[in-house]
Amino acid sequence: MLKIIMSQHDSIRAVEWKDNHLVLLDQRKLPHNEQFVPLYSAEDTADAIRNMVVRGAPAIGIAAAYAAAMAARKCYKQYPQDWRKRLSAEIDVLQNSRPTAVNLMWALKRMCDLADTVDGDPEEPLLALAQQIHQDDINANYRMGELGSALIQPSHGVLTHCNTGSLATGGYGTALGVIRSAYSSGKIEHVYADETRPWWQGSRLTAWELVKDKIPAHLLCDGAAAHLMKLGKVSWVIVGSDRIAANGDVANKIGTYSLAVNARYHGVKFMVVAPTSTIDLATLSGNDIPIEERSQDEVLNVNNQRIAAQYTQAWNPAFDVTPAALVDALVTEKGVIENPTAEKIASLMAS
Ligand SMILES: CSC[C@H]1O[C@H](OP(=O)(O)O)[C@H](O)[C@@H]1O
Repeated sequence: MLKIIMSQHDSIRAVEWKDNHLVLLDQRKLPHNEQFVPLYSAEDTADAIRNMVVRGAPAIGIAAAYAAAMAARKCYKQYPQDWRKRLSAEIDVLQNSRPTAVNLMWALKRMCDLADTVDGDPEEPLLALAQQIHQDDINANYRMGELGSALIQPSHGVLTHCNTGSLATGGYGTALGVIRSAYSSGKIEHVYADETRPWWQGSRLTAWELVKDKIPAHLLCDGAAAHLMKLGKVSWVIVGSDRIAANGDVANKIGTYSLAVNARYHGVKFMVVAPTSTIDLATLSGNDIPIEERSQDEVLNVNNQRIAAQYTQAWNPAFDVTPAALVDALVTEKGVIENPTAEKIASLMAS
C-alpha cells in the first residue's frame, strides 16, 4: 500500500487513510480542538463534506476518492454480480455533496473510470488510485510553491483569503503553499490573512496553520483589505480556487472578487494558485460555475449564538467568480500562466 509522503507539514493531516477506513480532521472544531472523525461509508463521507468537516477543493476531492474506494469494497462484497450499478448510486451521493469545487467531480470520475475497467475485486486498485490522487496533490502543491514563490520579489507583504493550506488539500497547500515556500526563501516579510466570514476559515484555520509554522501574520476583517492595499502593505493577493473555467474565470471563496477589484485599483498583483484538477474545460466561463448557497444561519449566528436582529434574513453565497482579466498570474503544477486566457489555459492543459 502506498505510503503518503508529506514532509515538514506532516503535523497537519486533513484527510488520512488509516487501517481500512477514512479519517478526517474535524475542521469545524479547529483551532481549539483537534478531533478526528472516522468514516466507513460514502454516505457518511458525503455528509462530512456537506457539513464541512472537511473542506477545501482538493481535500474534498481526495476524501471523496477514498470514500469511493470504500463504496466499491462494500458493493463488491454485497452484490458481486452488479456491484458497478450499486456503486454508481453511492457515487451520486458524494457527487451532490457540494456543487462548486470541481475537484470533487474530477476525483470521482477518475474512480468511476477505473471501476469500469477493473476485473474482479475492485478494493485494492481503487484504494491505490485514491492514494495516488492524494500523493499527486501533495506533489503538485510543492511544485506550485516553487513556481509561485519565484514570482514574488523579496521582502514584501502578501494578503491571502480563506484557507488554502494543508487543511484544504492533501498537504502543504495551494496559495498557502506558495506563501510557505516564499517565506522559507526569505521573500515574504509578513502575511495578512482575511478572517473570511461567515465560516471564519482565515481566523480559525489559516491563522492556526501560520502559527504552527511560525510565519508572522496578522488577521484582518474582510472589510479592511482595501485599506491595507491603499496603505501599500502588500504587493500580492494570493488565493486558491474551487473551479477555474475554460476562459480563466475563477470561482473561489466569497470575497475573492472584491479583493481582485481592489487589487487592480491599487496596483497590487493578484495570484491564483490551483492544481490542474481545479481547471474544468467543460465549464466554458465563470457564468456557468454553480455557486453554492449555504444556510443563512451561518451569517445570522456566530458559534451558534444569534448576533443578528430577530426576523432578519441573510443571503449566504459561499463563492464568487473573479473574471480572468483581473488575474495577473495563475499558478498550476504544470506551469504559470500570466494574464490567463482560454487559449493559454487550453495550451497548458494539453501539455
Ligand atoms: C485549496 S483551495 C481551497 C478553497 O476552498 C475554500 O472553500 P471552502 O472552505 O468553502 O471549501 C476556499 O474557496 C479556498 O480557496
